[in-house]
Amino acid sequence: MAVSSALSGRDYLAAHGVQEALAAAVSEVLRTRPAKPIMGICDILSKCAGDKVKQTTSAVVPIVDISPFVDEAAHADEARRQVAEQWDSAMMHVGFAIITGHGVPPHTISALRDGAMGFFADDLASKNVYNYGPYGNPFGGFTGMGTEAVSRTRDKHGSDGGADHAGALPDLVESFIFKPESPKPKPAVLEEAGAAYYAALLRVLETLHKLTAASLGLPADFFEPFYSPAGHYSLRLAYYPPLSPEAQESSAVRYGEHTDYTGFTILHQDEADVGDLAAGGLQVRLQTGEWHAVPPTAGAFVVNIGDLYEIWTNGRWRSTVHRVMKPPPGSAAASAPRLSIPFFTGPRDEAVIEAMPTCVDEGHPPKYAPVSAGDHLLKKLGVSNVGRATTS
Ligand SMILES: O=C(O)CCC(=O)C(=O)O
Ligand SMILES: [Fe+2]
Repeated sequence: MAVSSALSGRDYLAAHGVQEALAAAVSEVLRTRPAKPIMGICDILSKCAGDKVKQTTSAVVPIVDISPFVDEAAHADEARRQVAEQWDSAMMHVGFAIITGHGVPPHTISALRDGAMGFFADDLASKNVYNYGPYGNPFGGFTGMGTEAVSRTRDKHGSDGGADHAGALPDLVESFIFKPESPKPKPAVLEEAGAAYYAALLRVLETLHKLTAASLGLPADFFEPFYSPAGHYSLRLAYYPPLSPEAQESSAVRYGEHTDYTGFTILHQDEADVGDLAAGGLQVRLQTGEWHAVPPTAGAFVVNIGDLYEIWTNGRWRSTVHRVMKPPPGSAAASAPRLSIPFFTGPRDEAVIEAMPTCVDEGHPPKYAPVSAGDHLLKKLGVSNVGRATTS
């Protein structure tokens, strides 16, 4: 069967003649799996909600060593089974995980970080040479402060019922979207390091897809038709300048509360903030409604899912609301820049996303209408852009 047309997961499985047997077997496993995950996250979260027991943040955002899926020959099936179970639990209860054992060499990360810091240190006019349109335009490039107000994209995703942020102030962030395939010029300091990082992160994504297929009882190649010949990828360099007194006083935040729009986001936080939970400012909204820091962790990436995974998993996994707050006034971090690098990985635009067969049964009918991946992304980008020109 050709996979060039929009092909749903259900069609794909049907085409391979395994849908019914697989769906029955796996939904039985999912239904009978103990509600309490092996890492005890439920316990931690309910304590946070109830008697306000202080927990270390790293226990709330699970750390998952994905090396059994990176180097399969060096690990037993049992190791993969355990990781798959941790992954399902993390995505189900938090929607975020901190991954180690990913195999990306430190110099691939530091080379891009160094190049990006060099680029953003330049004056606005020089950066605007690389402005190719609003945030989300197909060429990528630079967009300055005042371009995006991401919390305006809040909708029903994120399982808190949504919140109205229609009048939110623009975010205190500048961005460069690195697209290797873009015909537009890129800053020399980013070109080589960006291409190497992008290629390395695509390998991490491949691993996450294998891990996810194992977690959800899907065939190992389940995601292939959705990401072939290429998914919709965006490598974003997010630069938060030191806070001016006005920015510190205003109600604007570094990046407003939102859910991500598509598939996995693989994020590298600023390692200058390691060890100081308030400095980085990235926070997730837990199921209890409390906000919790996502601790910057040396050598690790933060992975979270976007809205399309919530639809795909029929609400089993959470497209978790998160935000980037300002560091406390007067702190060293408030007068320092922060650079984070999210890599957004969605299915190709034409793909239609609907509940996976393994996440649907009589007790769990589909909760969401099927969506076109590209339409969903465009809708979100349209609301997020506040339209202030950054070229002048
Ligand atoms: O800068 C960060 O740590 C997170 C940014 C973010 O949530 C995003 O770009 O979607
Ligand atoms: Fe995000």
